[in-house]
Amino acid sequence: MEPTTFVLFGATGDLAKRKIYPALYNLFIDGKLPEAFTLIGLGRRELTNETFRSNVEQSLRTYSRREVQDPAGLERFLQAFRYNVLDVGRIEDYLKLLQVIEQREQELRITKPNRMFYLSVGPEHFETIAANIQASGLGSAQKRLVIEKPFGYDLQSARDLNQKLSKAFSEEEIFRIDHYLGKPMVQKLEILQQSNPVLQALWTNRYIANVQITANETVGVEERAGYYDHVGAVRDMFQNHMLQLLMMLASHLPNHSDSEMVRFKKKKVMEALEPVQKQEISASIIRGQYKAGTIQGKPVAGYLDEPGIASTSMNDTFIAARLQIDDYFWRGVPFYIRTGKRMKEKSTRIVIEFKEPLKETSKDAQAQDHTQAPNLLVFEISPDEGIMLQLNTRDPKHKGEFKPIHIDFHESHEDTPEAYENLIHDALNGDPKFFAHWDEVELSWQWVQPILDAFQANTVPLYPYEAGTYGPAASDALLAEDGYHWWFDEHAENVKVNETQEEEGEHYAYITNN
Ligand SMILES: NC(=O)C1=CN([C@@H]2O[C@H](COP(=O)(O)OP(=O)(O)OC[C@H]3O[C@@H](n4cnc5c(N)ncnc54)[C@H](OP(=O)(O)O)[C@@H]3O)[C@@H](O)[C@H]2O)C=CC1
Ligand SMILES: O=C1O[C@H](COP(=O)(O)O)[C@@H](O)[C@H](O)[C@H]1O
Repeated sequence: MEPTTFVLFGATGDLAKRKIYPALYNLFIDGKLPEAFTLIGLGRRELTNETFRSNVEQSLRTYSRREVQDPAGLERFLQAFRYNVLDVGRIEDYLKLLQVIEQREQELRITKPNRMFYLSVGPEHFETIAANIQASGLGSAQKRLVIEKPFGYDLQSARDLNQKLSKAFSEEEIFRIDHYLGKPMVQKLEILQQSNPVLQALWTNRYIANVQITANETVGVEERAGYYDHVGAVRDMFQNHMLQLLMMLASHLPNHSDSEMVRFKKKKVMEALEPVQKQEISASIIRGQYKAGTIQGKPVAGYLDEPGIASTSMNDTFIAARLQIDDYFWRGVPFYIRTGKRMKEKSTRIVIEFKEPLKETSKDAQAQDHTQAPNLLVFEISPDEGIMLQLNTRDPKHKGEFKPIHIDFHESHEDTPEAYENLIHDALNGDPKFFAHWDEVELSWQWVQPILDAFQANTVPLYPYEAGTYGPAASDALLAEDGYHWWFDEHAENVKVNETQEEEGEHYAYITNN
């Protein structure tokens, strides 16, 4: 791997502490960092190198998925870390930084400097930093820019930001992080489809009835009122993570697709997404806001009573949507997407519900047996990772009725890399496959913009929902209108089927989902 100087803006911040340092440490343990690697942490706080390293060590001990056990290894890792004071608006700080970096590159005898600028700071600083990197000469080497979300606040601001960044960095040099693209199961979607003809063959409206993409969280607004009350679930999760999941799932990838092909296919999906018409928004978009309730036996406050939230806030903490992709493969298949805070459980999953040809075509009474369950293919993304296939067979104990069986695959958590490990590793290698290309970002904002406008104008109802539930009833009604229901919600029909099975002493981890 190329020698790299990792220049971290926001080195004293929360994201660096919780995600970036542990990810780098795990890459180091796995031998996935370049031989010649230096991290230069930046912030306004005055820290010595020693204090900085001690803070990094503390973060590893608190947040790393692996225990820190080898003192010599830890020491070697920390020796790569240095700290510099820098205020993003002060050009003289960048000039000093350039000297420090050049000196380090000379020490390591690096003839072809390679600098990775990671912006783990608020988005209000992105433009200034990019401009100062260019003006100071820091950017006159091979370079990459890794940029955290949010990328814009709406379509226009995202375009403005992109235009400003592109004065200092080319599209090939910009790595926009969407950490859902770093989740191991999301990364596997591509390879599962490409290398399994059985899935490739089924990936069409001929066999698929609907697709459900869920990202439910139990946490509320936490300490982020200032940010969250401004953006809501639609900007925080839907415009980026949820639409990226949709793109990853719906792309038809030829074998051996490279990053260019993946991005091309994702863009095609976004281009084929039917625009949601202003007058139809209420029919296909449900927004909600949590009220007080109980989660895992503990009472929790309603959104309007959270610290920092105005009692009149109309912000969305839940969104569900019905989307249609108007192309040869997906025409007529509804994609249901939902995400919310203070839901009953933490779960991110994609459920593919297959059509039921037996039920649709056969007059045979047994084939019409209501105990027949649709075939499902489930990708569990987090917190558990796995794939489940639901098939039907006959149960000789119950007069040959249909009986769903489940084929499960689970990945052990301990050996699974965190999203940030995957993404930082890819960025170090210059592999853009699992980063959001500008075309996708722009198309996502474009699709979401009428919804933002409708929320702003309050032309869409804001449904309250009790914390600790699966969101407002309107979200269930969205699917019920089409004859479907959300799979794996406890109140859903499938759980009743499962209860019967459990009485018989059988255990289906994915179906009970408790
Ligand atoms: N925290 C998280 O879980 C996630 C965060 N993000 C995004 O990552 C970015 C960072 O978030 P987070 O770490 O939580 O934020 P924090 O507020 O915890 O940290 C902000 C960092 O920016 C630095 N900073 C602020 N102002 C300046 C300045 N004028 N000059 C130089 N440095 C400055 C601070 O250093 P100092 O005070 O020393 O100057 C600090 O290191 C944001 O864009 C956020 O949206 C994205 C996903 C998740
Ligand atoms: O980007 C964000 O994601 C988290 C949820 O991430 P997950 O990996 O835990 O599913 C969300 O809590 C946060 O509000 C949002 O900014």
